[in-house]
Amino acid sequence: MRIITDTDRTENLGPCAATIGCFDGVHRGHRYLINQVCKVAAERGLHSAIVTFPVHPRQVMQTDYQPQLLSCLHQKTDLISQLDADYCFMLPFTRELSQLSAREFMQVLQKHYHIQVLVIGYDHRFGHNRTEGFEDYCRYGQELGMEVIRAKALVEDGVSISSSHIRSLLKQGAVHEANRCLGYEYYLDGTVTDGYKVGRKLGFPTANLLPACPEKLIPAEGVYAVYTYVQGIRYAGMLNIGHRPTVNNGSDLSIEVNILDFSENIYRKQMRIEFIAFIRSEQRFDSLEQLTVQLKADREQVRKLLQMPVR
Ligand SMILES: Cc1cc2nc3c(=O)[nH]c(=O)nc-3n(C[C@H](O)[C@H](O)[C@H](O)COP(=O)(O)O)c2cc1C
Ligand SMILES: Nc1ncnc2c1ncn2[C@@H]1O[C@H](COP(=O)(O)OP(=O)(O)O)[C@@H](O)[C@H]1O
Repeated sequence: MRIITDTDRTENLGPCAATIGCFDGVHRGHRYLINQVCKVAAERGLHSAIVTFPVHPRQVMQTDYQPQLLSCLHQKTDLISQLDADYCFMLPFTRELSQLSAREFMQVLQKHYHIQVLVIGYDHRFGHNRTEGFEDYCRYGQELGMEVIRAKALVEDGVSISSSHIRSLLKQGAVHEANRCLGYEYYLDGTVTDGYKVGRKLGFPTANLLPACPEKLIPAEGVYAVYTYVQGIRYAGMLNIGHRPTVNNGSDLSIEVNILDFSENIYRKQMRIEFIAFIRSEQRFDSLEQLTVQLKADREQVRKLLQMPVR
């Protein structure tokens, strides 16, 4: 896989079969589509390619748009680079590009990126205002000498796997189902920051996460079984996303993990949190003692869920 950006030359690249999309999250539906592209490319003796954008098109069109992404750019690039396709074209989504009609955009793909076959996602639309549809793309393809194919969707339990479906699962806390659609565990990366130093007094110190990518979707508030990666080592953990109503620490949303069987100082260290299962909603307890009783029960549940020996 070669990642090709706008500063790379494209004249010497071979002809391709390609698909276009945002590929946010690079989930199993995306991989199913890209496998279809690779198959079509192999049948026709072409290279296989993905055309995507480093910035979500809606962020360009609507400057106040607050995306809730499944993957930030370097995560998306990382996930894409593990795929089988030969090239990934990262096209800067500029205002000028957004003004192109579907036909004009197809011409750009043909001229600059040598795309001879376009495999279009089952519901994908492109071009100014996205007013046209698959039949129009086929007609332009005939006029331009470009083959246009509609890809099949990956459907499970009657639902097509899509980024918006996964976002809605994460917003409901359904991380297990979201992970099944993603094909990997949803994660947040960030730095460990200071909290209010209450955790250690309860016997449950918590590492507070400051997310590295503010645009990345934070799953629903509540308590989760997670894996935590610190300096390349994986630990089991229990994570709370919420407002800590028992200690009443203001309105800030906190993302904090108690790492099981761990006692190091990790302030300012990088940490990755991988979501495994939702345990319960955040609650307001009448006392810190009651919260501590609940935290002990949560810890036992995490041990069971992550199949760890009971201590
Ligand atoms: C697994 C877990 C579950 C938690 N559940 C709740 C809860 O239900 N209600 C609540 O008020 N705080 C909850 N908390 C937050 C604690 O109140 C918090 O860890 C404590 O305030 C320590 O904060 P500090 O890191 O700022 O010292 C939970 C924390 C963890 C790690
Ligand atoms: N088991 C653990 N899980 C999480 N953090 C731990 C653990 N043991 C020690 N720590 C350290 O303690 C800090 C958390 O202590 P805590 O009293 O909750 O303070 P804070 O309010 O600053 O988060 C973490 O940031 C980390 O450096």
